[in-house]
Amino acid sequence: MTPKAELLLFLASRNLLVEDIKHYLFRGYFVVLDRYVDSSVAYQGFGRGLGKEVVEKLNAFATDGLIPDVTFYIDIDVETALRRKGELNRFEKREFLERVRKGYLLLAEEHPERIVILDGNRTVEEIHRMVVEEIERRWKFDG
Ligand SMILES: Nc1ncnc2c1ncn2[C@@H]1O[C@H](COP(=O)(O)OP(=O)(O)O)[C@@H](O)[C@H]1O
Ligand SMILES: Cc1cn([C@H]2C[C@H](O)[C@@H](COP(=O)(O)OP(=O)(O)O)O2)c(=O)[nH]c1=O
Repeated sequence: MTPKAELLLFLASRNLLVEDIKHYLFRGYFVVLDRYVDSSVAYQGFGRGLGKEVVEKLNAFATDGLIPDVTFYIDIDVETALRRKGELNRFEKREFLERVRKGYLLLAEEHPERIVILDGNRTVEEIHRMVVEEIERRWKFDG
């Protein structure tokens, strides 16, 4: 596998997924995703060193520019993340993850209105509450 092939495979997969996402958005659904364009910038752009700009351009091509209203980035130091994970996959090498984390943090700094950073040292319950509060702050629900 090369970094470019890896990026293109993630983007091909995302391009197919975006068709489904649009289908639901047009019908008024809220769509929740676990990972989207920011992961490609962080992992392939920063982690694999392909560069932020080229990944952002190809992301836009693959998604027709569809961007989430809000993105939650749960931040944790690499040491703690590796300890929690136990078994690791090909993306989970220490130095690589340090670059990935820097990428996410830079994106969050660049898009403070869209990307909400949550502290992954808090408990699952606390993080859940923060996500709910942020969503309620942004959208008014009837029921
Ligand atoms: N806030 C948290 N506090 C403690 N442990 C957590 C927290 N969030 C996740 N974990 C644990 O960390 C591990 C990896 O979390 P997960 O959300 O599955 O990460 P990923 O989606 O990156 O694989 C799991 O064992 C999970 O139970
Ligand atoms: C979406 C995406 C994921 N990844 C990586 C991050 C993950 O380590 C791996 C699998 O992602 P994922 O299937 O979301 O699994 P998990 O959240 O359980 O780790 O793929 C990229 O490198 N680029 C991408 O664009």
